[in-house]
Amino acid sequence: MSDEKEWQETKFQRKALQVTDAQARLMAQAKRLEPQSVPLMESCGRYLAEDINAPHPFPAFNRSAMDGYALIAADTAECSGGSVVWLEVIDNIPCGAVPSQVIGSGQAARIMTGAQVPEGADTVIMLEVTETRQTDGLTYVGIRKPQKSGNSITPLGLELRQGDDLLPKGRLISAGEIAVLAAFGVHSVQVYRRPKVAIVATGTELLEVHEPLQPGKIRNSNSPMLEVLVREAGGEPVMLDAIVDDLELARSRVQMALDAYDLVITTGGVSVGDYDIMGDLVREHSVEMLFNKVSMRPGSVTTAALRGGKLLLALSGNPGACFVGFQLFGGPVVKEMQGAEQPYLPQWTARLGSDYNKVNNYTRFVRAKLVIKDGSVWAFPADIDESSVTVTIKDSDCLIVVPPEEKGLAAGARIQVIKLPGEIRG
Ligand SMILES: Nc1nc2c(c(=O)[nH]1)N[C@H]1C(S)=C(S)[C@@H](COP(=O)(O)OP(=O)(O)OC[C@H]3O[C@@H](n4cnc5c(N)ncnc54)[C@H](O)[C@@H]3O)O[C@H]1N2
Ligand code: MOO
Ligand SMILES: [Mg+2]
Repeated sequence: MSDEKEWQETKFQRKALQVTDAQARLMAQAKRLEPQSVPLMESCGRYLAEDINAPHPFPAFNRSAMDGYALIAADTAECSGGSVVWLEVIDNIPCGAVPSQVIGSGQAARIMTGAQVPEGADTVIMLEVTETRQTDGLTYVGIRKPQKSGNSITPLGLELRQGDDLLPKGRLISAGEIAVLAAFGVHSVQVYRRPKVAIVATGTELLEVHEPLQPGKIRNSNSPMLEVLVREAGGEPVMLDAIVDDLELARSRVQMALDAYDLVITTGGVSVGDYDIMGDLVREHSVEMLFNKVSMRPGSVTTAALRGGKLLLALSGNPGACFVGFQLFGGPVVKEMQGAEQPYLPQWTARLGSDYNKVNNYTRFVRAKLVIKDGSVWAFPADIDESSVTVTIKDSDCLIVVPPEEKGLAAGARIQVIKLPGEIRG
């Protein structure tokens, strides 16, 4: 067989991998980037690069939960049936102060919420149920009911003991993580570097966003969409100019981008057409192709390759397929490079909102709206979810996973959905 003929045949004979196999093949090559130290507030939205253990107990001292008096519970055993026990107030402890006295029997300290409970005291009584009197220049607090030991005291180490696990490596940092890091004085946080992700659109038909429409041309909407998706996944998008369908140009642009950046994502030209240059490029010897067909719809043409240890993810040009391809492959890779605990999107069980009758040999990922109704999560498939459709991407909260063996699904069926990032539109 001539080289040209063989080349043409391999173009059409593609082996479709199952989605999970293709994901595994890609993720195995996703290198975690190096850790870097950032100031606390810059760590938000990043992934932790170290396990963090509590450097001290929390709280670090026995803490009053009320404004009141710290005393010894046993001293109040006598008060019942209206009799009042009077205790001498020997200290006044505002928040931030260190108690100066040890509480002995018959004594109490006035104490505020958040202040350190003095030694000797084992309970705090709230101000509202006490009375005070002055006698011979001394202050006494009167108590009418027996108190229980431990009341209104948050003991040292209640939340965490010194050395307890606080945050695991790979945890996405958001408000709660920031709060504990701040509480433990971690002002400089080790996180993984964000990958620089070059985005290249291919297509002679592409106009820039600001350009007026011209016959036969379309505006490049995939690049801006990918820019947002990369940022949402924690990467730093690097927007390169779109290129026309020219194999040499694509080769040099992709090589430059792979040399300069951590990951390259392209869109368009991955099918078998005459101008599908990315499909041709990944079959060249200069790159190691990982896969060029996946058993999914949309996005069956999703392609990945490796060159010099760097990954190239070539997504379809069809906007729906580009979007789904990114959610199943691009997002997870970008997160994996940042050391994410959970690089994949979460999968939920839901009920199907309306009948879905399309059948296919491939698993379908159907754009859908989520609605919470009667305590259940319902997913309503988009009216048009073809690979080439752009407008329903904006209305989608999830992707319904329709396995290939399904012969159509009736409204109410239990289904699996992949929750897309962001809020549910409602
Ligand atoms: N003979 C076959 N033809 C096709 C097959 C096949 O198996 N055999 N697969 C079809 C499937 S499935 C898909 S999906 C598409 C994939 O196409 P490509 O990834 O090669 O993308 P293009 O051909 O470049 O463009 C497809 C479509 O998308 C528009 N496009 C491209 N880039 C952008 C962009 N940046 N922003 C917005 N829209 C874009 C482009 O104009 C085309 O309309 O192939 C099928 N064909
Ligand atoms: O690859 Mo196409 O997106 O399957 O529809
Ligand atoms: Mg094409």
